[in-house]
Amino acid sequence: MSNFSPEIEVAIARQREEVSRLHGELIRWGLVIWTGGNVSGRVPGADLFVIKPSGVSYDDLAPENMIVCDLDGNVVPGTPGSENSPSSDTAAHAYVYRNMPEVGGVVHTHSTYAVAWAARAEPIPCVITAMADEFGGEIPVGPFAIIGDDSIGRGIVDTLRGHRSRAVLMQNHGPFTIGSSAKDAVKAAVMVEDVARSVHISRQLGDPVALPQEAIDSLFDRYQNVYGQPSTEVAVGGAAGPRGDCADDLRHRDRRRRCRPRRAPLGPGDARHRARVHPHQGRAPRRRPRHRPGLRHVGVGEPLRRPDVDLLGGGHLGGPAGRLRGPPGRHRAPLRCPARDVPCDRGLGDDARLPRLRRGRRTPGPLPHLAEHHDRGRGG
Ligand SMILES: O=C(CO)[C@@H](O)[C@@H](O)COP(=O)(O)O
Repeated sequence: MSNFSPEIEVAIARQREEVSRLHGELIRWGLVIWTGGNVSGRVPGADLFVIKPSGVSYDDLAPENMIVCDLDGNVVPGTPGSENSPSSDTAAHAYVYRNMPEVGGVVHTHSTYAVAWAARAEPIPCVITAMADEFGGEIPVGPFAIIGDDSIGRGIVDTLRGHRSRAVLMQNHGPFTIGSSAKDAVKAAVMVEDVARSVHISRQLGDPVALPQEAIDSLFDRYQNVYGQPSTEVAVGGAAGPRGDCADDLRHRDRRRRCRPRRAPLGPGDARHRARVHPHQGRAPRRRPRHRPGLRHVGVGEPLRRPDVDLLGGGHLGGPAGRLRGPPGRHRAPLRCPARDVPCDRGLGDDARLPRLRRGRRTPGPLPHLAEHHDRGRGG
């Protein structure tokens, strides 16, 4: 039985919930297949992190089977889930946590386009503003490293230390990302796949044009420090430091976001409210998506791809992959797309991960799976 203080027990329980939930985000955004990929989160206030069990179906992941490890990557005996083997990338995650104290989360995926760039050992050039925003420049390549010891972790740290990017393409393998929290690292994993795809497609059409460095700097600064809503989340990680390498950026970014005063909600006397109130209705107009006959409304961030697929007939995620050792008979319901609570069927191509919007009818406001992102500004 572990003997942590009540505060640490609470912090561990929170990380179990968060890390377990975030694995569902890898499925939702189409970043992993079968049991590939992994997410971990540092336990604030303790030399511990939480990571998934190795080779287990995403359908079966749950807070109680996440695994608590120390920063050497050893499983803490007597903790729930400790009867199972931790992710095969545990040593890499542990190495990052030991050597980059401001990192609160680490993610690894085999997302298609990022892996294609990793196979060529070619950095993704910064040719779109989304890269400048999120990564502050190119996405670097780390060395080829065989799993099983500190070499992957060392490659991640040696590449990202002193680099703005929160993502590294480990040669011949795939992306690893870091963040101020596990959620921030998952966001970096989502965005690295998105920009890898965009730049790849651009290269099929011609020669992409590089962004000027001063534009990259200004875009990165704006996005890291102004974009989104003031965050009230307490940042995981060390004290604030000057801008510079990724570690400092992680700290700096969270400090700036944390210190920004929250804007008071709109009220009748507020100029912003007046600007938004419709003259005839006395209240802010409902923003409805503009539908053109014959065109499907595409949600923010949703790829313009093949016609939507109907998820209702979809199958289920995962499959007879590794099974957890533990109390018999325990099986979680298959993962469901949060927006419409339908089975997410991986076999239906990229669009399968996003539910079809009913033509002409949608609850107002951003798509449910994006609302949480908007509410919190940038992933925190
Ligand atoms: O890429 C690797 C190892 O580096 C895969 O095995 C990884 O995606 C999934 O492994 P785990 O299930 O986390 O042990």
